[in-house]
This record gives sequence, C-alpha cells and structure tokens, in this order.
Amino acid sequence: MADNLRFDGRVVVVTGAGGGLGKSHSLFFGSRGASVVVNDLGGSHTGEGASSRAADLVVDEIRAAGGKAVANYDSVLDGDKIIETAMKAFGRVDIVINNAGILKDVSFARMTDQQWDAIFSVHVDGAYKVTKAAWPIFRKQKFGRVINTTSAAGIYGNFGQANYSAAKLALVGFTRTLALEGKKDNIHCNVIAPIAASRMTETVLPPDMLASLKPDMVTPLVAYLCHEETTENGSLFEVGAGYVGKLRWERTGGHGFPIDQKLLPEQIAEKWDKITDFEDGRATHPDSTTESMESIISNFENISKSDTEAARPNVISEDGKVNVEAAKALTFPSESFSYTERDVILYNLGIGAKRTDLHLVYENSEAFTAVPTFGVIPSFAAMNGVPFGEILPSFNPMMLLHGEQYLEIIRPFPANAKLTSTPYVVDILDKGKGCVATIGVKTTDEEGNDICVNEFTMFIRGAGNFGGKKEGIDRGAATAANNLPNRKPDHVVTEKTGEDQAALYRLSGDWNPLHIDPEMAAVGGFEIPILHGLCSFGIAGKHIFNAYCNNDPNSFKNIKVRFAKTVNPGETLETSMWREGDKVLFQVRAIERDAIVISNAAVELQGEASKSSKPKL
Ligand SMILES: CCCCCCC[C@@H](O)CC(=O)SCCNC(=O)CCNC(=O)[C@H](O)C(C)(C)COP(=O)(O)OP(=O)(O)OC[C@H]1O[C@@H](n2cnc3c(N)ncnc32)[C@H](O)[C@@H]1OP(=O)(O)O
Repeated sequence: MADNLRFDGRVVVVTGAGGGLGKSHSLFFGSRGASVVVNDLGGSHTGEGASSRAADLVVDEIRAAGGKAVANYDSVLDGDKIIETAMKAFGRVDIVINNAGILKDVSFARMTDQQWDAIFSVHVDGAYKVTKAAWPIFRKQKFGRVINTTSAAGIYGNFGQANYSAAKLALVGFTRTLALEGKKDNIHCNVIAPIAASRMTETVLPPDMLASLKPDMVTPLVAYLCHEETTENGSLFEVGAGYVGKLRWERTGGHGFPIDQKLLPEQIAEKWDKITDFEDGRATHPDSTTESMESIISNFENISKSDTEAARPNVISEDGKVNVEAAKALTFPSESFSYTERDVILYNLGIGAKRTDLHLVYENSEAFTAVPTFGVIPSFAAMNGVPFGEILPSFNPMMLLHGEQYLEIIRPFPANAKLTSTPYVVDILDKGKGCVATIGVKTTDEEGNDICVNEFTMFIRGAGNFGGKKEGIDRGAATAANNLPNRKPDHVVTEKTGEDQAALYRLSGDWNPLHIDPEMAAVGGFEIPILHGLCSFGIAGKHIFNAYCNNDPNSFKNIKVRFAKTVNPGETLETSMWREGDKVLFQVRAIERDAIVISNAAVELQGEASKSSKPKL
C-alpha cells in the first residue's frame, strides 16, 4: 500500500515522547514529513527524576532518518513552553498528541492525596495546559488536531487505579467538548485508549502479552486521525495488538414515570427490569447532550392519568402492540380558539402574503379574507393536545414529521369568531420505517354549526414495526391518491419563501422547536430548522386560491396534500396545477433541489369557482 498519508509542512508536538507510545508516534510523524517536537521530562514512569536523555535519543533517531525534530524537556504543566519550542523551531504547530502520563497504582484504601493529585496533575492538567497553549494558534490557522490518551482503566475501571481511572475518563469528556468547540475552526479532537507495552503497562501485564503489544500497532490510528483529510471528530477508540475499534454509549429504553407525581423508590424497584433492559429493542446510542435529552424531553408530556383517563382501555400493551379500535374509542378534551382579523393577517403573512396583497393583509380592504387553508389553524391546538405517548408506540416528538393534511370546509370562516375543536383518532398504521397516525379534528362555531374537519397525518420515523396493520381505510377525498394527468400543467406559480418564513409562521400556533431551534432540528436529523408542513400547504393553497377562486373564501370544498420531502426556509416553491373537473390537482417542487415536496395533492372546488376552469393570470 502506498504511504500517501503525508504530513509534510505539519508540526507535531508529542508529549511523553522519550519512549513507548510517544516515541513511536514521534518516529512515525518524523518519517512522514512532519517536524516533531519530542517532549519528555526524562522522569521514571512514576514521575520521579528528570533528564534530557530520552527526548534527545528520539530526536537523534528522527534526524538520522532524514527527518526534522527538536527536543523539549519541560513538564506538561508548562504546556506554553512546549508550544513555544514548536513555534521557535518551526514557526507553527498543527498537531498535539497528549501522551505523557505516570502511574501511582495503589488500592483506594491506601491512596494518599498526593498520589491522587499527582495523577490528575500530569494527565488532566498536563493535557489541558499543552492544548490550551496550542488552541489559539489552531483557531487562527483554521486547522488543528488533538489526540488525547485515555485508557481501558478509565473506561471500565481497574483495581488499584482509582486515581488513574478517574483522570483518564476526564480526558474523554475533555476531548468530546473540545471536538464540539473546535469543529467550526477545523480543529478535530479524538481520544484513544491504547494498549501497548510501555513502562506503564509493564506494571500490570504479564511479559508474554507485553511482547505482542507493540506501540507501532497504535501509532497508525493516531496518524490517521491527525491527517488533514480525516473528518473523525470527538470519537473514542480502543487500539492495540493490531485491533482498532470505536466505542459509543448505549442507553436502555428505560422507563418514564409521570412528571406530576412524587416518584418513590418502590416505583423504581417495580420497573427495574425495564430500566436496565438493553435487549428489548428500545436501547439507543445517544451521541450528544441533545440526544441524551431526547428521552427526558419526550417524558415532559407524561402526565398521570385522571380517574376518567385511568379507566380508559390501554391502547398500547406491555409488548408495544397498539389496539387501534381502543384508540378510536378514546375521547379527548376540546379546545376553543378565538381569532380576529389580526390572526388572519398574521397567518396570511406566514404563508408569504405580500404587503401589496391587500385582500390578504389589509383588514379594511373590501376583499379582505383568509386563504381557505386558514381552516387548519383553529384545530391545531386541539390536535396537539392529544396525548400521543398514550396511543403511539415509541413516541418521540423530534422524530415526528407532518405527513399529510386534509381539510374539509363546511362553512366559510367568519372574520372574527370563537370556534371549538374536538380531536379523535382516525387511524394508526405500521409502515415499518415509521408509524403513521391520523388525528381528526372537528371544528364548530358557538351555535354548534360544523365549520370544518381536519385530518392531520403524522409520520413518526423509527416508530414502526410494532405489529400493526399497514393499510388504512378509504376515506374518499381525504385519502385520494390524486395522481397527476399526463400533460403539462395548466398553470404554474413560483414563490421564493423567506429565510424567516418558519419564524413567522410559528406565530400562528405551531410552536414546534423543530422549526426554529437548530439544536432541536439536529435531534430530528436536520441541518437547519425546517419549514412547517402547514406553511408550504398554505403557500400552495394560496397559489390555487389566487388562480382559480376569484377571491371567494367559500370556494374550497376540501384540500388534501402529502408532505413528500422537507422544505428549508428560503427555498423557492413552484406549484404546478392541473384542472380536472371540480378538482385542481397540484404538486409543489423545491426548485433549488429539484425535489417534489408536496405530492398527491388536490383542491376540490365548489360554488362559482367550480364552474370556470380558466386560471386567473
Ligand atoms: C397529527 C399530526 C401532527 C402534525 C403536527 C405537525 C407538527 C409540525 O410542526 C411538524 C412539521 O411540520 S414537519 C415538516 C413537514 N413535513 C415534512 O417535511 C415531511 C416530509 N416528508 C418526508 O420527509 C418523507 O415523506 C417521510 C420521512 C415522512 C417518509 O419518507 P420515507 O421514509 O422515504 O417513506 P417511503 O419509503 O416513501 O414510504 C414508506 C411508507 O410510508 C408512506 N408515506 C411516505 N410518506 C408519507 C407521508 N408524508 N405521509 C404519510 N405516509 C407516508 C408510504 O406511502 C409508504 O407506505 P406503503 O409502504 O404502504 O406504500
């Protein structure tokens, strides 16, 4: 294999480089074109004494092989001096390998404060001091690589090494935080738990094993992680005797207790098997504090059942099966929603109305109206109030995506009104990759007249495979496939969404952090907060309303869409429309990505609008 991972022009600082792993790292980097600062105090493996000899010998060896190296004899606690040596000799520093370490093994019962402190001082404070001195240089040059050296003793614990284990695991946390902070400046930090024969392992391993544990079986991983083309960041590896493997955390699915009741140790005891079960298919591998928070956040909705609720049949059985008929029989509280012209204007602005669209943004305009898709707004809070955790398996709000929307308008929306919305379960499907749940909401006015019906279908990624049915029932327009005719669209409208579109749309009642908070969006697996499905729905609805409805708010009988792909705020949406009888079939494309984001969609027209088939241009 060609040795094309070169380090020409790079300057590497290796601490504790007089022997063992540090020497192996230094020789290797020296042989691949890097200039090396070989740091070693020259002390014994327990930290006593100091001499320049060990570092000098390694420098001589690198130079003899044609490489560039200088020695440094400072303590790692004088990290700035070590970095200064690099700057004086080579004018830069690119890679820091915190390798220096000592042992003071003794059982915890006999450990002295001095033995505890000495270990922390060299391993933790030393790594801190050297890295801290290099950090501003890394940030300025937008490049840096840090390798910290932990140990299996830190990860798993080891008899007689309480001081060393604690210090070594500290380096894992240190590395992971530096990885997060350094990422934007192209500073990558990783941590290795090597096992190699060295002065330190001599005290704990038998001689025949030591023979097979060569430091040069560890160094290639260090070199790979430090190369400019390697993107790995914040990771922990175990390496030795030719084996290289990556470690991660694993957490059980656990158990969520109601948050509004006192938690007793007896309840913990009762659920202990579930809390500690890694094999029930619910275990996860959280990789960040945000991911770690996921389960805690999803438990925020875990409110204890009222007496009436407690009398409800259990929708989800112990083994995670969903009884859909029992879910359909549940009743949920109604929500009232009062609105004025102000709410209508805010909604219209949220779906991209311009200040010149007076019929949408000016309450004194004779033609002032809500775009008919406003019909989703009064029902949203009622839908959102459904205790999803009670009716859906493995419910995780950050994995929820709005999948489809159906809105049927029964009576036109008054300009001001107080409406009441009542949710119910329509269906729960098992699509393998995800769970698809449809919540219906009926909205009535103060006289009890039906105003509209909504069906919100959500797609919860990763919550499928619970043994439920795959296909739902035919619900007419609500489930129509709305396949497009095989001809060019009759009418096409494009509209660039605003960068702040989601921030504006959320003021109409969908406060889901997925659309505003980058950290929450990241939990859902998105690079940036995405646009609300109902915002794209409103934008497309507005295009059809403007084209086919002559500003008659009573012209939509119903509208149905499937959210086929996510939309990022700022993208340009192109709505293509095909008139077929009373229907306007349509699809929406995000032009920049050439992605269909709304599919299987149609508006069924009624009244005057259903008679004239020509779009208003
Ligand atoms: C109660 C409702 C609450 C709503 C509250 C709303 C809160 C809001 O704040 C949340 C939002 O607005 S999220 C933003 C809007 N939504 C989106 O961006 C989703 C975009 N869609 C996707 O990414 C994919 O379609 C995706 C990921 C959803 C599916 O894609 P894939 O995994 O590739 O699925 P695929 O292999 O194509 O199909 C698998 C089966 O699932 C069905 N299906 C696909 N897309 C669906 C969708 N959008 N809605 C419903 N069902 C869908 C397929 O038909 C398929 O089923 P089958 O195997 O039976 O054919």
